[in-house]
Amino acid sequence: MAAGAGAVEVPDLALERDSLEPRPSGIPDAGFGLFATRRFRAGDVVCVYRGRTLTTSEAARLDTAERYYLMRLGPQCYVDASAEDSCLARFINDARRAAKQTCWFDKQPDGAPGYDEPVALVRALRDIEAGEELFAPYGSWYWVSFDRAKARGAAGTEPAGDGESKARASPGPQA
Ligand SMILES: C[S@@+](CC[C@H](N)C(=O)[O-])C[C@H]1O[C@@H](n2cnc3c(N)ncnc32)[C@H](O)[C@@H]1O
Repeated sequence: MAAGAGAVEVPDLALERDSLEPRPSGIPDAGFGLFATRRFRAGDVVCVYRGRTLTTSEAARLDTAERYYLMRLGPQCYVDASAEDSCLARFINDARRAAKQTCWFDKQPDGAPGYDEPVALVRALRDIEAGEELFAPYGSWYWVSFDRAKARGAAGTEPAGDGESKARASPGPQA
């Protein structure tokens, strides 16, 4: 992290709310996105992706619609932010072009400062100005599943395979 005097390594919820705002994304048809309301520096922890922790088999049992905010942190470790209304990180979209990404998910399956449970720290890839929309790569698994489901016009039609691969083929940030 680019630390300065008084810099906060991992922001608490109040600081997240003071620094970020969900509003309609600049990507057409992408729903909401997350926007910076202050400047961040490269390496800063912008916010924290957190929620209910699930194993692979628990994640695989979710319906596709329930996987919207599901993120894989590692083997046997998923985080579902769908019921975590205070989790602003879940509004981050994927620009799908490396040059347009502003952040990355720094996955911490063993927890992070201030968090005993698995989380992903959203870190700034570069300096981010107030007003910019945040984007982070979800990983190729996500988009393979997303594009297949879109082409079929149906949700929840991924082949089961083993539990791990079924859960990985879910429409949540996989990275
Ligand atoms: C984790 S949510 C991100 C927040 C979401 N936009 C919302 O309104 O809650 C993931 C969903 O955002 C949308 N999304 C993210 N990046 C996108 C992109 N580049 N193009 C289109 N939709 C995108 C897709 O609907 C995806 O399933």
